[in-house]
Amino acid sequence: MSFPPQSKSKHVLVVGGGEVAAGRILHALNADARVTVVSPTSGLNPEVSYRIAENQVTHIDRTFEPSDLDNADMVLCAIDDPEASTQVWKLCKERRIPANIADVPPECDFYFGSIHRDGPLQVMVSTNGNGPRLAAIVRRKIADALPENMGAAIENVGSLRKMLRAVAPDAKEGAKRMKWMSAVCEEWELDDLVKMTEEDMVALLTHYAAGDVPPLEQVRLERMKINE
Ligand SMILES: C[C@@]1(CC(=O)O)C2=NC(=C\c3[nH]c(c(CCC(=O)O)c3CC(=O)O)Cc3[nH]c(c(CC(=O)O)c3CCC(=O)O)/C=C3\N/C(=C\2)[C@@H](CCC(=O)O)[C@]3(C)CC(=O)O)/[C@H]1CCC(=O)O
Ligand SMILES: NC(=O)c1ccc[n+]([C@@H]2O[C@H](COP(=O)([O-])OP(=O)(O)OC[C@H]3O[C@@H](n4cnc5c(N)ncnc54)[C@H](O)[C@@H]3O)[C@@H](O)[C@H]2O)c1
Repeated sequence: MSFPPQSKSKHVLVVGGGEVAAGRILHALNADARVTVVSPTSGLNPEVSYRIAENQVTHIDRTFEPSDLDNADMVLCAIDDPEASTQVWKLCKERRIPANIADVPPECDFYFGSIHRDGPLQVMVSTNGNGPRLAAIVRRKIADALPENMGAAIENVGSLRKMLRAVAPDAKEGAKRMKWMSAVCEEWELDDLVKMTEEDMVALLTHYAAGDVPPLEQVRLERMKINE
């Protein structure tokens, strides 16, 4: 699940190719959407031009036309022309396509938030329209407070959880699996979760049956003994 909501494999139409569109495109690509940008080449921001050159998005080199909405699952409009953007909004409503017209709250089915991403970690800050600049400030404070490599730690936990479900697939063991996995996350330092290798995971999983969670150093000592 990513932001914008439910955009995996969906077709997102971005109207405009300026600085704000560049941010919208990044969020849509991060959410695994297929993205089409309609905007004259003359007005493209360098980041948008780069994504077009790299074939990350499809480009239509002209101003918006109603037919651009054919096959669009979601529309993100960021143009410097209020009348044209209101027209985009009205057409989207006629066709029941969810839309965000940047900076025009009455013409938004959903708002963007200020987003911090680190690998699989996603933190979205919303002020519900009250102060977007403050949303960015709060986002930066949260990001600064997070340990470095938080995303890497989360990726490792994801791998461990997958391996645990392979080792103990029984649906009846759900409560035990959850309790043990929570204990690993609570009892280990984040740093250890980052450092955890696949071999460490295999060794740690041998403790699952008994339900204990030894510290990483102990897991490594046990591994060395087995390898001797
Ligand atoms: C969070 C962020 C996400 C993004 O866009 O990606 C975002 N705006 C950002 C920046 C920003 N926007 C504006 C400024 C100038 C300073 C200021 O006004 O504060 C700055 C600051 C800057 O540029 O640094 C101007 C502005 N924005 C809106 C209005 C209209 C109004 O309020 O009525 C006006 C006034 C226009 C005018 O005065 O004419 C409206 C919206 N902007 C939203 C999102 C939605 C509410 C989200 C929320 O409150 O949580 C909402 C409702 C609709 C939407 O656009 O989705 C992104 C920060 C990204 C980041 O850096 O992390
Ligand atoms: N929510 C936010 O974060 C935020 C922040 C700043 C500005 N804005 C608003 O977003 C809008 C865009 O800002 P920007 O800085 O990206 O502007 P910009 O001038 O950099 O870009 C505008 C883009 O729209 C294109 N364009 C204009 N008319 C078009 C049309 N009819 N069809 C297709 N493309 C068209 C231009 O070619 C250009 O690529 C403005 O309305 C601005 O007020 C929003």
